[in-house]
Amino acid sequence: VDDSVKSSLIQFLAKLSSQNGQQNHYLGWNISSDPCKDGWLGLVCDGRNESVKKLFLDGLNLSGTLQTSFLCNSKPLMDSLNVLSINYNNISGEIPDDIENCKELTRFHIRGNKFNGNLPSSLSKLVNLRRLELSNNNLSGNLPDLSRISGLTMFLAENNMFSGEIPQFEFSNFESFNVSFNNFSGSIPTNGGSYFASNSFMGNPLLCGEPLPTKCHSIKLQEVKPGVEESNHNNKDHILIYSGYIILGVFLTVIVIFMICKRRKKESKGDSRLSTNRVVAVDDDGINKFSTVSLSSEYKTSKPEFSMLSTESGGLSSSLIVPTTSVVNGLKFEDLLKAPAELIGRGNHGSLYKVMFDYGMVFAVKRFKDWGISTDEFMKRMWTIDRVKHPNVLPPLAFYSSDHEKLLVYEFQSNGSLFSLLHGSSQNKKSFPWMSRLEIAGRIAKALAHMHKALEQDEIAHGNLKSSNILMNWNMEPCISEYGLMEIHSQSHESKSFRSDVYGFGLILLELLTGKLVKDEEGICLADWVKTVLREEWTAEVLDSSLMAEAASEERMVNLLVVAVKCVESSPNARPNMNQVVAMIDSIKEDEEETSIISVQ
Ligand SMILES: Nc1ncnc2c1ncn2[C@@H]1O[C@H](COP(=O)(O)OP(=O)(O)OP(=O)(O)O)[C@@H](O)[C@H]1O
Repeated sequence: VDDSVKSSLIQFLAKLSSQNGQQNHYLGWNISSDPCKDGWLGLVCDGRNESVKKLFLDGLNLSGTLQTSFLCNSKPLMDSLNVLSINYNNISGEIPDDIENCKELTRFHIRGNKFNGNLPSSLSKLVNLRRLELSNNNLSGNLPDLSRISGLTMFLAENNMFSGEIPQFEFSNFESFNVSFNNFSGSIPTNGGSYFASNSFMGNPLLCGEPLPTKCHSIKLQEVKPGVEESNHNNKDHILIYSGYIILGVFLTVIVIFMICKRRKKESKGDSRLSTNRVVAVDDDGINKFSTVSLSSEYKTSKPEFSMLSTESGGLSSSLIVPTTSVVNGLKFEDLLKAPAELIGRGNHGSLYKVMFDYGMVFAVKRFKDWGISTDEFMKRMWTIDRVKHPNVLPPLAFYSSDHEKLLVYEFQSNGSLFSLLHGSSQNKKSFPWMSRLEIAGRIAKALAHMHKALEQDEIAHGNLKSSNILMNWNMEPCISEYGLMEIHSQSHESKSFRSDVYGFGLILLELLTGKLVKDEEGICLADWVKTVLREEWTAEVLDSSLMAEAASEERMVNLLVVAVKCVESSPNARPNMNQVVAMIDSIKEDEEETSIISVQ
């Protein structure tokens, strides 16, 4: 690599870090070595080690400014660089115009920094861009016409101060899209609502249309000035409409007051709802402090009143909520307090609350007591997990840690879990055919394999994989929840933990295939039962009766059963790893597809 490239890179990093030289030294960037051959940290070269292709400088505590001129006005770097990722630093200032000269950029990631000002219009000239991540900055103004970039598949801009209208993107191309918690206005462009749920748009008070509950029609009605352009006839219509709204409003108010009274009465009778279990957060110069002021009935016996901020010695640092994505960051945590909350489950590892907010947002807050993991360890683990993304893994939106208590905030999934789908009402089961089960198995396997691979070095497995931790998202796709939240001590033999996940996955496969509980009322283990039946003779007897009605796929069902049984081998070393499981399921899916083509012919 040319000396000029080395020097540009070193100067770029020096400006980015604002501590001339220190970061360069730490990352091993120095003019006397070669970026590619001597393995400078944070960059990726081409196969022949001749040019620098990607810069990954995420989470390095860099607090300078972005001087793209060192990269984008300097040949040959400007022609080779295709990824610039500086997420989760403290970089401030504006995004320079000359970024447009880095024409090969496919990814530009600056989430979790302190960038301000407008996005330069030159950004829309980066025609090769596929992923643009701008979340959690202080960016403002109108968006340039990014819809000109036809290959864009990811646009994340939540938690900024952008205004104006959302461009007419080609949403069908997008894997992810989020503009929540900005100041966007007007109607959501066509198709936005068909591809993305309200979470992608919420928190923009002047935005309307599908999938938000605010109808554009209602905003326009308020803007009409009566008597100017409208005929008398229309005015009369409006008066009628307004009167209708007023009557409806009064009616709804009466109902709400009635419900509140009823609810208070119920609470005073001591039900398990959390209306007294308020979660307090104070927004203080952008720092969210998070505490509980009183406890739900479950803790009342031991400690009647409790405030994390006042009783815990850790002070501010132990009270920090670390927002990892937009939705929570943009929220005032006082709102969280006011929101009604409900205890919906008490699992082996903690309690789960459903907390309801304005804009129709609903969160699931998991609360662990005495987890036995230090705050430092917990934070490190959460940040590590947060870096790994997969569409079928539910990320925590925020987390909190004190000595005795840990909280995790997730998006609430109103379609329930795979457990409820399989073992809930018999109605559910009927509409749960073999192909959907196979598809779900394949998606969970791929997501788990992805997580295992990405977190292998950090030795973080899921640790508690089961069907109640597989949640069905708005689109009825399965999402693995609560990744990596098991007790730290049981993670000690990391290879065993990864193989334990494989066991958990095997049980999920058995549940999908048999429709039976992992442990029945008499305490019989599903895995043991299946093994016993199969030992006598390979038979389809174990399969769910509603699946047997679809006899056409019996052979593939038995093949999947073989995979499941391998996964639940008693000896961890005898179990396949998740990559092998993915390959086996893929081959069953291929067989299934071929068979259905032949039967159609
Ligand atoms: N984000 C979520 N949205 C909707 N439901 C959820 C969410 N997270 C968990 N649940 C459901 O809430 C219930 C309680 O969850 P919780 O995680 O406390 O218990 P669990 O999974 O049964 O046990 P464990 O503590 O071992 O994980 C489960 O039925 C689970 O499927």
